[in-house]
Amino acid sequence: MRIFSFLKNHKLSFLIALVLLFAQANFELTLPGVMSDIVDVGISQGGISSTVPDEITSEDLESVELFLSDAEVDQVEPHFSEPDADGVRTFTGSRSDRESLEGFMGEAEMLAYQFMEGVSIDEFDAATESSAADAGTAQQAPAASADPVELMRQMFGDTIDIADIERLVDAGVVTKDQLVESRETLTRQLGDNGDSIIQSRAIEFVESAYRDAGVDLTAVQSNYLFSQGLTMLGYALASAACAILAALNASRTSAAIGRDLRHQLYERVLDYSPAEMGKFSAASLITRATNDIQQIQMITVMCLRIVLFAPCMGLGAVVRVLTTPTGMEWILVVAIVAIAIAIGVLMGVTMPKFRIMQSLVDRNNLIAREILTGIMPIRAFGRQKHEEERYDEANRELTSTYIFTNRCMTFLMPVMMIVMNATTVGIVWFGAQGVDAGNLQVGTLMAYINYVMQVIMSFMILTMISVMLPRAGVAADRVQEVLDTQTSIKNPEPEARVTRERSEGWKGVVSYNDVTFTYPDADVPTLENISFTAEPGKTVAIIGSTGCGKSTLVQLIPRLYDVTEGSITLDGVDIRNIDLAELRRTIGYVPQKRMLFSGTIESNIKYGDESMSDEDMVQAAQIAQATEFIEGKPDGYSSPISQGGTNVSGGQNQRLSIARALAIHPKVLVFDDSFSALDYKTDATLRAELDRRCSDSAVIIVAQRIATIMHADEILVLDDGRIVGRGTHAELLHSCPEYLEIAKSQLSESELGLDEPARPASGQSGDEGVEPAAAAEDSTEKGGER
Ligand SMILES: Nc1ncnc2c1ncn2[C@@H]1O[C@H](COP(=O)(O)OP(=O)(O)OP(=O)(O)O)[C@@H](O)[C@H]1O
Repeated sequence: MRIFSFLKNHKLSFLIALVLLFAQANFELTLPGVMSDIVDVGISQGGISSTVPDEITSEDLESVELFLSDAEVDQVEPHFSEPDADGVRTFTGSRSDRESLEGFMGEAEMLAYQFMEGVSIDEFDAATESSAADAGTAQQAPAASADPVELMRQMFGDTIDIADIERLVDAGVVTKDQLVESRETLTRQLGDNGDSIIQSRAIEFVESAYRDAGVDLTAVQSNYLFSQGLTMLGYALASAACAILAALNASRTSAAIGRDLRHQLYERVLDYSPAEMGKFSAASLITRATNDIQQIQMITVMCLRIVLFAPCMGLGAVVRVLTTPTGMEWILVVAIVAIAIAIGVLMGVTMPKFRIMQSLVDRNNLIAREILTGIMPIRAFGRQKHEEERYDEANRELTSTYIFTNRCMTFLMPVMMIVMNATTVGIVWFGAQGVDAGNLQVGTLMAYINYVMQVIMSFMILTMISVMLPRAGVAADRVQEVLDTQTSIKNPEPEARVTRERSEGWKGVVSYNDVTFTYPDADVPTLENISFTAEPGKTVAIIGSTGCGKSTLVQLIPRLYDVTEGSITLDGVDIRNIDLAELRRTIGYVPQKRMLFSGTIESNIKYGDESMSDEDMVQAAQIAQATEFIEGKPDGYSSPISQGGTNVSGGQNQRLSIARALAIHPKVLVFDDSFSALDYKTDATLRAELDRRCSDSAVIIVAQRIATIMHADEILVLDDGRIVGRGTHAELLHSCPEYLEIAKSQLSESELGLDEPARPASGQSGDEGVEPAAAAEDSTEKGGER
């Protein structure tokens, strides 16, 4: 999966998560080791963990020293105190001293213990002889003249114990060197399994030595169990602390990623021009900002908890499995191969269905949205049954796919359990043979099972996640796509930017210079060769049939789109060189689509400048003819406005939108079909007020109603993106057939002054004189229709 840009600011959180999860895995993996010690040492060895006893009687220590070389004795002696009144000596060395003594003392203790229990004379003879032979030295017993075995038999009977050995050494029958040799020979003969046998025999010696020294063995065991219990508790708490911190880090990071993403997404989308909005669609942007970001948050939590934890745990467990020499590593390999096959088969069957599922969910959403948004026409045309069936079909298909994949996935858990249980049985089966042979202890076996289970679990989690991650990555891709999409309307570079707002200010002369415009995804231009000028104090009106490009034309002024050819200037400066925010503050644009925001009437009128005075707000409302209905409301300007302005009428909504544009005192006022919902009287009064109070602004009005624009200083007639007529109302009636047609469709000939005998308009060419006659014909037709 590629690295998404929104993750870049959170590298530290990922590092912290890795450290915490690594520590947690280590603590958790230490627990089976401690448990193994509790079983092997705490229970089997009565809590005696070292072959170097803490307390020992001088007598027992001497017995051990019988089997130590002089050099070894010199090493041991300084670490034990002088005997106390009871003849007990205490170990005074450090932990490292203890470790250096443990090896050879254990061997000596094993022999001492053996002799304490009694060894047959023949066995003893064989051991001492073979050790002498091993060492290549001839037996040099002083009693060589007699058969020493017979002599010993006469002296000690059939068995010989440790006291007899002491006597033999004192008598010079056996030398100390021989005893040391026999110890080394025995150790060699025990071979690979020797360590655990020596350890267990030596521990038995230490136990009996403790008994002799009057040490409370129950206390030794409980102390050991208590200290190991505490250690276990410590590790468990440390692991829990790491888990809590990792969870905290994960939730904080995912929440921060979600917050940052929503912020970045909204910031980017607010900059988008209608072209980018059109590319994504508002519905898709909302899904990306909500559902997709939520998915990313979930994935982040999963990554910071499970995805990073599983490898730490798995690798740690593998290391421990490999460092525990049991010879059963092959069981782990077989288990992993079995799981890989099971997951592979399952994924092979379900993955195609998962992919289909995504498109089925999309289809389901699409149909649901279409039905919900089109509920009125569906009812009007009585198509409920048809739509119900259409949705049912999509829903059924999605449901059956869900059921199929879920049924397949239900096999996963039982298969996993079978593999894991079979693995446990295998380890116990083969491990029991090791325990029986004395080269494996029960606790170690238990810990081993635990490690193998951890490896299997980690492998399983990683496999499942590697299947889930690519699917979840789709959401991240969708969000990243929005972040990567730059707006096509760019603010000019600072060095090229023209700013006049704070100096002499803008006058408001807008000029279109041979403007041609083509929508980004269109093949033919929507506007062609448009040229006109709107001056302060003057009104330019634009009229034309539906879809001829009127809205497109005025949207170019606040740079919702940029011209394809030609230029638009404000006071002679190309608007592409004016700071975007400054340009838009200079223009009061009332869009065709009315849009109020949730809040109050006041917050909506003051939308362009929250700090504006109440007088300015009231004045804007007065010009927009909105005061009557605002003051009629109990709360006046504080009356609530619901989202989209659905709690006010279309006309009231339009008046508030106009007041919002007027309130910022713009130098250019653009009304895109903004008077359509006003009655004729209000329309006329509003325009009269505009003329009176906004005399220093250039006004551009797009309208469908002749009555709205007939008093404009210049009227542009648009047809199929071209200006086909321009002039005043009176001029156009005679010069522009398109205008005449529109006018006659709305007003009677008498209202248009066309029922008077044809009179050529002043300054018009001869053929224009034909127009009124044609108009009269049209009018008759219209009358006939009525
Ligand atoms: N985003 C767009 N992408 C491509 N073509 C568009 C887009 N918006 C509008 N058009 C097309 O441009 C043409 C002019 O649209 P415009 O909205 O400017 O017409 P109009 O004269 O304002 O119409 P009306 O009076 O119905 O509002 C139409 O043919 C329309 O299909």
